[in-house]
Amino acid sequence: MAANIIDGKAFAATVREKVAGHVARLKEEHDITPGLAVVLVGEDPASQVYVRSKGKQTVEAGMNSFEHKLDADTSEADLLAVVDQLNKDPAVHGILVQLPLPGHLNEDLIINSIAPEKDVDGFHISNVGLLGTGQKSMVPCTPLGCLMMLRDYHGSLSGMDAVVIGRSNIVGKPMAQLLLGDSCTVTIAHSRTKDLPDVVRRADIVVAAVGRPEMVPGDWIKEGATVIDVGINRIERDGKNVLVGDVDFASCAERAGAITPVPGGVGPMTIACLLANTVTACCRANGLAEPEGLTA
Ligand SMILES: Nc1nc2c(c(=O)[nH]1)N[C@@H](CN(C=O)c1ccc(C(=O)N[C@@H](CCC(=O)O)C(=O)O)cc1)CN2
Repeated sequence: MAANIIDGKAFAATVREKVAGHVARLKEEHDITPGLAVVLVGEDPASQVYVRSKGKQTVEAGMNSFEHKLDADTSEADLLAVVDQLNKDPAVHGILVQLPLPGHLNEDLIINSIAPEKDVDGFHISNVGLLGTGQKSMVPCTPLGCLMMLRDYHGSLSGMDAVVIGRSNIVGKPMAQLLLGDSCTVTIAHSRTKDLPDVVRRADIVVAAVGRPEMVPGDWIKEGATVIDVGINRIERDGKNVLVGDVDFASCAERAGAITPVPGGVGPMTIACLLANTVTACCRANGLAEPEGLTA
């Protein structure tokens, strides 16, 4: 079987278009412009690229973008002061601290200092708890993007067997919660899982989020399964730097019914969902109806 390619880049463009439509309506009908503040500490090259893209796409959608670039040796107290100022700023509806942070900063402490209603990453402990108990929350962008693509491809996910490979707080665990919320039977697999190939072979949906280049070979995939590849790994191949996912695309595409590519799959959906979360946060802050189809 040659798999259908789930085009995340194209899908992300449709999400951004919807976001821009909602932003225009918020301006026209309520004189409100959603604002997103992104905080970058240090000079990690990949983070710089992502933060630039976030700012550009925020402005393109008609929203206000506030960028705070801090030195790599910024103290925890100074970073907390920046977050506190953004928490209090009524023009800022969404706050994101780009990860990873330099080693001397306590990520949990910083994330939990963001006002939960402005936590457009959905990483604050309150949002984690709300999502885990099926209540209205801010939903982490990468898993939300995966869910949107799966719903778009399958319609209902009810009763499907899903395996999430990886148990990170930012992808694996929230992804599992979202799939459970859509009535999948969910297994979270990880480095200690026994008989991982057999566990994966049972799945109708495989979400790979381990951060290990091309770890999942095609013969682990059930014929016709849907494969969502969250991995973004830079490796050297034939003397060139290339980007690969956590699954071996060529062999998995031979067995899967549908698969996301890397690049151009999950990655672009992450930023599109960040914009969607910012509009959602802005509507909630102003007591307005939430945009349909932009959240879980
Ligand atoms: N505070 C956060 N930090 C990080 C997050 C996050 O959601 N919140 N996620 C990642 C990085 N990230 C956004 O921040 C991100 C990663 C990848 C992409 C993307 O579009 N990737 C492209 C390839 C781009 C390339 O060539 O490098 C693709 O997959 O097609 C967007 C956003 C970690 N930090």
